[in-house]
Amino acid sequence: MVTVRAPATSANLGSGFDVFGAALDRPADVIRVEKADRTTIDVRGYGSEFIPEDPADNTVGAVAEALDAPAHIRIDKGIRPSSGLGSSGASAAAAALALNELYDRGLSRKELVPIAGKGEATVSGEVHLDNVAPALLGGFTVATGRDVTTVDADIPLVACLPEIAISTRDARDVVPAGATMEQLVYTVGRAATLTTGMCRNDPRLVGKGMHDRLVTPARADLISGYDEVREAALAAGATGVTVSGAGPGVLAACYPGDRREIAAAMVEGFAEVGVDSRAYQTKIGGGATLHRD
Ligand SMILES: Nc1ncnc2c1ncn2[C@@H]1O[C@H](COP(=O)(O)OP(=O)(O)O)[C@@H](O)[C@H]1O
Ligand SMILES: N[C@@H](CCOP(=O)(O)O)C(=O)O
Repeated sequence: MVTVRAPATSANLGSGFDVFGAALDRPADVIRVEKADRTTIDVRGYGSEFIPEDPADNTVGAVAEALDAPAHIRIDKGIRPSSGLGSSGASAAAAALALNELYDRGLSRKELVPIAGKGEATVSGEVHLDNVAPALLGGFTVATGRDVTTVDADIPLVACLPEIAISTRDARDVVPAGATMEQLVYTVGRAATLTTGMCRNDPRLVGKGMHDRLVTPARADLISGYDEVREAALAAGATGVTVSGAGPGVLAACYPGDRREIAAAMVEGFAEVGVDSRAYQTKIGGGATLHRD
């Protein structure tokens, strides 16, 4: 048996739609795999009632097929599905790493990124590597096509998860079809600022780099209370706030000592509009970890 713990991830980070991603040190999924003649899936834990066990409909089923690695796969969900914390991506990444080890396929973690991405695409409808890349490699990742660059950044974060469900597939439908030159220049500037902040471990620059006028506004409209939560987080000391992944999670960058106050402020912000939520006081963390019994 092989066991893998794969972290939640926050993709896009505002200015890096479909390119930027960051592994979080909590929460996480745990996957256990054993060789079998055909793939079967058993899902337990957070939101498991909303996750199919048919290999044709679960991200891990596509990964097992891509690796020609039939197995009994048990998924213990610690990351709520449809959250904006890369739940489907974490399972796909964990399955790729676990099955690669179980069948001695010998692929590197970077080589497993597109395979995990193919698994995630079964639910999001399109390949995007900004969840599976940080889930496998850890840190802050820049995924462009098949090339992935990583930065081992140490940035405190707060991820606030409202009791709202938004599927990535639906949230991709509201992404604008194009951009003006002014929007392009603004986005490039913020993306460069965020990347510099990650390289310098500077929460202020990372926060400034989270601003986005292209995709985030369209997605924020899907999240009841987003404006209230953003303002509350900034007032409590956040250096930047954006939609986590495709939402509804909301991500704040900050300094270490401000996480508790920011988390409370974000939960209160959602409560003001009658939405329950939970906040994870977290930070950028490592990639998936593997144990072979
Ligand atoms: N192993 C899995 N883990 C989580 N969600 C899964 C998995 N397999 C399939 N899904 C489906 O994917 C959807 C959640 O993925 P997505 O919409 O991309 O949001 P997120 O990745 O933030 O959870 C749900 O509809 C869920 O049923
Ligand atoms: N770039 C993707 C990221 C989806 O992240 P998730 O955590 O919501 O699955 C998108 O924005 O569609």
